[in-house]
Amino acid sequence: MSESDIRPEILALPKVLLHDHLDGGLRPATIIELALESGYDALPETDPVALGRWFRDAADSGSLVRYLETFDHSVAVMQTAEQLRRVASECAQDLAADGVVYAEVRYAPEQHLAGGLALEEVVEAVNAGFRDGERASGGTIVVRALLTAMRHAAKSTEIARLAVRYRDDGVAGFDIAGAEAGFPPTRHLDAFEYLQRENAHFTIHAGEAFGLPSIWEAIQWCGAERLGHGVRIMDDITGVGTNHEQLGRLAAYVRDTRIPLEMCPSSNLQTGAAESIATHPISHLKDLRFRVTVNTDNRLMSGTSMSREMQLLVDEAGWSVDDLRWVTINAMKSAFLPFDERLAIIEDVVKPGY
Ligand SMILES: O=c1[nH]cnc2c1ncn2[C@H]1C[C@H](O)[C@@H](CO)O1
Ligand SMILES: [Zn+2]
Repeated sequence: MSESDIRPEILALPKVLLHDHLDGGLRPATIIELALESGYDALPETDPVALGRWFRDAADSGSLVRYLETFDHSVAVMQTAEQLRRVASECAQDLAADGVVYAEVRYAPEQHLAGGLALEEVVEAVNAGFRDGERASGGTIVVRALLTAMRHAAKSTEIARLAVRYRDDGVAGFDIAGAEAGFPPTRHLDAFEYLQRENAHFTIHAGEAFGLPSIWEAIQWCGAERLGHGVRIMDDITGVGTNHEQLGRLAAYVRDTRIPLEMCPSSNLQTGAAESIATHPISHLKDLRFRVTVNTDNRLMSGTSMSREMQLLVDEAGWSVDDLRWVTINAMKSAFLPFDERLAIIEDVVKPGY
């Protein structure tokens, strides 16, 4: 399904997006322009349509590690303040045009230092871009940043400190991302303990390319408030589709304590974490009333948008507009924004739009 096949009634719905990577959502034409300007000559294609197709195909490998290799090209053209500001502004504008009213967009500041920027300069450039994009969209969207630390690297405490430093200036929280197998969340326990002492918010990519131990560590050792993906929580549910379906202790804990699952259906098909939209665990977890949310993950690598993810769930998994409303309110309830601001968006923007 391409962007032109999105039905206007789905496009018009107000949407809330909690899991979207800044470096996974660039416009192909922008990558090409920035590469030309900066002398980056390793792009696999020089035509925007062909480049967009290249990202989708290359990310379609069935392996998270190979999927992540495609980010080399987007990160390469996000190394100056001007590049970061432009990419962030376009991100906010593209989300607003898709009907997104609130978004938390994440990126790893440590990956944007090759041009000589300091970590603070990276954050300030991205923040400036988000503010530009909000203004250019006529104030229809609110964007907050999540600062990601790469799980294979050793900068998580530094990045956690950066997230706290900018908590009142556009940064809503912290995350860890990158290859999951071999890099358990407890590797970054110092960062998570620091954030907890600071009353700061964080989510953890867990239960995507690795199973229950990763989810368990993220929640019970590290204190994650939300789970990035979390699809593999299905491994802790037995007898699915029978009269004897039963939640294990961890799955029950996740549901009982309303831990939000930032689910990304199309991305999971590409990395092999799920087989099809029709059978994606998101629908079953929704029926079991886990706190499910719908997200894009990487719009460029998946050739997707919030509207497209929603339409796929309607067309291929039998979702209703009421289901879309429910996950949208779930997402807004789970945002790392102050309670009164969350409530105002739910009451004044989301509910009137459904
Ligand atoms: O789905 C993902 N799982 C783990 N890591 C991811 C995923 N999507 C993007 N990333 C990584 C690659 C990016 O460079 C980094 C920061 O956005 O986060
Ligand atoms: Zn992600």
